[in-house]
Amino acid sequence: MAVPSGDQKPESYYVGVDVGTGSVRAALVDQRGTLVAFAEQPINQWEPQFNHHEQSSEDIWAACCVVTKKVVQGIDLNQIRGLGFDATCSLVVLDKQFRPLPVNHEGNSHQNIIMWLDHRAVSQVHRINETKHSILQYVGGVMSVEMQAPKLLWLKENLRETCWDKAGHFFDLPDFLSWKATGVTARSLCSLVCKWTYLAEEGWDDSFWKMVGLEDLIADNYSKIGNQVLPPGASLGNGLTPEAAKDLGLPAGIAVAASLIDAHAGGLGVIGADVRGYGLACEEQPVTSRLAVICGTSSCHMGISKDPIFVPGIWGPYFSAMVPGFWLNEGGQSVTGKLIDHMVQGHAAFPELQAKATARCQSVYAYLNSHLDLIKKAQPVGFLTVDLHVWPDFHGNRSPLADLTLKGMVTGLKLSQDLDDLAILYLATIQAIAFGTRLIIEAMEAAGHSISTLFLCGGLSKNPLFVKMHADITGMPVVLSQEVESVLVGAAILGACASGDFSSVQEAMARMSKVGKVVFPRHEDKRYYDKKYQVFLKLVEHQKEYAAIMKGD
Ligand SMILES: Nc1ncnc2c1ncn2[C@@H]1O[C@H](COP(=O)(O)OP(=O)(O)O)[C@@H](O)[C@H]1O
Ligand SMILES: O=C(CO)[C@H](O)[C@H](O)COP(=O)(O)O
Repeated sequence: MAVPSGDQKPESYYVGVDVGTGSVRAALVDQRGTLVAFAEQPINQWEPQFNHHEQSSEDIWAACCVVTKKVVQGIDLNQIRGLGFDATCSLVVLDKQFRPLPVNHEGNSHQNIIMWLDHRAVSQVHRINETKHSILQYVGGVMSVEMQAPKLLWLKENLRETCWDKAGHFFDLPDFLSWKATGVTARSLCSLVCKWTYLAEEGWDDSFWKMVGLEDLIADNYSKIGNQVLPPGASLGNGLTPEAAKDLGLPAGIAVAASLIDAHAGGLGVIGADVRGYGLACEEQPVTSRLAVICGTSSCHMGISKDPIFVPGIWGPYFSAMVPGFWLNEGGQSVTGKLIDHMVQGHAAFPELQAKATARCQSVYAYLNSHLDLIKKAQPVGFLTVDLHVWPDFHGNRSPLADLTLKGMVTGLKLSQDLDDLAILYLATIQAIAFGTRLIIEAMEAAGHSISTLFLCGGLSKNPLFVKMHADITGMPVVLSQEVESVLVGAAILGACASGDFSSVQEAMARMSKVGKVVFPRHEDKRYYDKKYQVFLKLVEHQKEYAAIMKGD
């Protein structure tokens, strides 16, 4: 663990805990937003059937305890002022005594989380969308199978006795963590607005739950899904309980914040940075010209506006769900990091790649990037895919097409299976993800957003090729934060707000998020990428044509 040196030791620290899809991370962060300690612990995932993805809330809490204990080692605990959590928007199910309930036919209650990327509730979401309820305008016009209402309906229709009838509490994972830390069942406005159809100003809409067949949730003033709602960063109850304090290795009573979904924490961690001196157009523009792109297992595209903007196929507008007082639109790609890993690991040359990367003590991504540099010769690296094109929706399209039936496509395959072939397929996959971002930005701009700069964070932002392709393909500069783990800075910002050390989320954002590096697009390559984008759009057009042909007589 690194502890700051010198005389200017900051007096206050905040702990941020980030529960991603693949691992739990914690950081000890000072008032200037610098990470002074970091720890990571992988978490289990189960796929009992295709498209069913489950986790365990006990496992996740145990991992939170391991990493938090690690980051506070050697620190005077009295200097820790606040704790903030963010997590994926997965559905946690507990009984009336707060014990885990199984979300599977096998009755395994350890597996009590339906993960965000679970697509079991296809028939349920189809029926919810057929209602055309007015609430759907706040999720881009079409509810996603990844949201909570279809998953709740699936549980009611499929696990009535073993789960639904026994359930006492349905939590979004970020809210489960803040409950576990404080005993307070209040939900964050972020999770309820973004994934549960709650409206910041009007609250729950009874008519929606009745229309979709989940009227039982209205009982007791929505006590099973949340009837006390707090803004992210608000201080919860009496802070950390003695029991949770012992688990986490922190002092009892420190402030614990109402949480955020992970992408939203990433947004807070990057979007408010002072950009003066980098030659960026957004320096002279309002904060609404910035798009935060949080790229991990999935990518989430977070754009804010002063007035609500309704963008077909893009989630939101959600009021105050990320930056207080601003509306949020959230575009997304359900699998990005997961897709790159799927393509790389599934290739025949993967064992060779692994062996060569290990021999050089490099990650497979760093090895592939340097391999591409070798084979590109004098041309720009992106030109290696002139005849290889990928459509990236291997897990359906979240935005802006909002079509979960779409599949992945690759065109331009050859009879080779060597390392060159793998490296070029990896490049084409990264480019396809960047073209997906371009499509999302175009949809947001057509509806009224005006975006000039991307702020990238998450695991994929550690990949220079991924960052470069996003700059070249969107034609926009990409800002990377000083702290690579910006999602954790966002979680720490929550803890800092709950501690009362900052008067607002905006003030904490401005003080704690910092620019590290800016990657500008290579405008010389624009014509090439415009042509590849034309092909990209044709791919999905053709996929729809194939489906129509196969449906016909
Ligand atoms: N050092 C790295 N270089 C390149 N890509 C990386 C690196 N580390 C992680 N990744 C990519 O980031 C993805 C995971 O990002 P992460 O933010 O950790 O995910 P999550 O929050 O969903 O658990 C992986 O799927 C991988 O593709
Ligand atoms: O739906 C989301 C945010 O609204 C995220 O995609 C989901 O939470 C998973 O995040 P990650 O890819 O960082 O694990």
